[in-house]
Amino acid sequence: MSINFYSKFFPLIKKGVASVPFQLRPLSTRTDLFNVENKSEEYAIFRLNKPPVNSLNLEYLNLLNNQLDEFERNPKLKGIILTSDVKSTFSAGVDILEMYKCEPKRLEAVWRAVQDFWIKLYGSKKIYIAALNGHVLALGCAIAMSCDYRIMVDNDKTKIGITAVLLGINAPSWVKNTMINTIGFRETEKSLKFAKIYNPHQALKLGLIDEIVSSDKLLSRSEEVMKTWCKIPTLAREMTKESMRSETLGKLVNNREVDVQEFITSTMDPHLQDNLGKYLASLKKK
Ligand SMILES: CCCCC/C=C\CCCC/C=C/C(=O)SCCNC(=O)CCNC(=O)[C@H](O)C(C)(C)COP(=O)(O)OP(=O)(O)OC[C@H]1O[C@@H](n2cnc3c(N)ncnc32)[C@H](O)[C@@H]1OP(=O)(O)O
Repeated sequence: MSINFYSKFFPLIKKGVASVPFQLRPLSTRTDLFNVENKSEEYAIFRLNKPPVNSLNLEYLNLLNNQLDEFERNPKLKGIILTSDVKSTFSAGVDILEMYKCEPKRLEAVWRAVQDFWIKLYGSKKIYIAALNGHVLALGCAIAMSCDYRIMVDNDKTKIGITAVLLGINAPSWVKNTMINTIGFRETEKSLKFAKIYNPHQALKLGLIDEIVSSDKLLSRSEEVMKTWCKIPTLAREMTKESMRSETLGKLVNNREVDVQEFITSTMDPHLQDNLGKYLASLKKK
């Protein structure tokens, strides 16, 4: 069985790796919008930092996609802890302003960047631990589910889930599949059909997250788990991850154009645009 999982799905990236010799990265990378801290040669902490809610617009998605490529190019790096520096929110998903009164060309670029992000994250052979410091909504929830393990803060007010259906959106099949692979078919059906939002204890019971810890222990516990997992034989871990995920991944990789067209058509629908306008206004009114 091939273990070159990432390269299989990203031939251009493979080409890049082949033509650009690996260079040692600086100890940490800081931009205004995220922060990467290399804790050791083996793992890093990747903190999103786009207040107020780490919403994902095109420019941010492109930036994050480049960083995922950067991680992938580092052969010594085994794992990444994905978290947020924004108080009380991990991610509120796609920036709704990208979807409301949008130009089709821009919307297409946004959706391709969303697809890229999911493919890179779900298809990565590295270990990804989501350290969920706050709300985890919509695409934010799909991102968390695409990690290998989820640890969430013990705060009853913190929400996790996908409420697309309330706005008239049928979640894309790769989001559904990611959720099915996390909590099973029946719970996914209920969750998406009835726009369920969970607090951490409900999410734990469902298997949507794996652990709850107090906020002061979120990173230390995530690092503890990461260190344990870094000791697992790398090749076998990577091969296992590939064999568990390749079927789901392939369904989007081989179907990207249809997924793009479905997203554009449904988002441009006047009824959905109307709903989005009202939803945005309700968020602003709070
Ligand atoms: C449009 C919904 C589609 C759902 C589709 C779901 C699944 C399909 C998956 C694939 C497609 C993915 C699409 C998406 O991800 S669309 C994004 C959907 N996200 C949400 O519905 C979350 C909305 N936000 C909230 O519920 C709350 O903001 C919160 C995250 C719980 C945080 O609450 P709080 O701390 O009280 O902050 P505020 O609500 O006051 O928000 C602060 C400001 O941020 C603006 N905001 C919030 N979320 C977004 C967003 N996603 N995009 C753009 N802007 C956002 C909010 O309006 C406030 O702005 P203001 O400071 O100017 O008033």
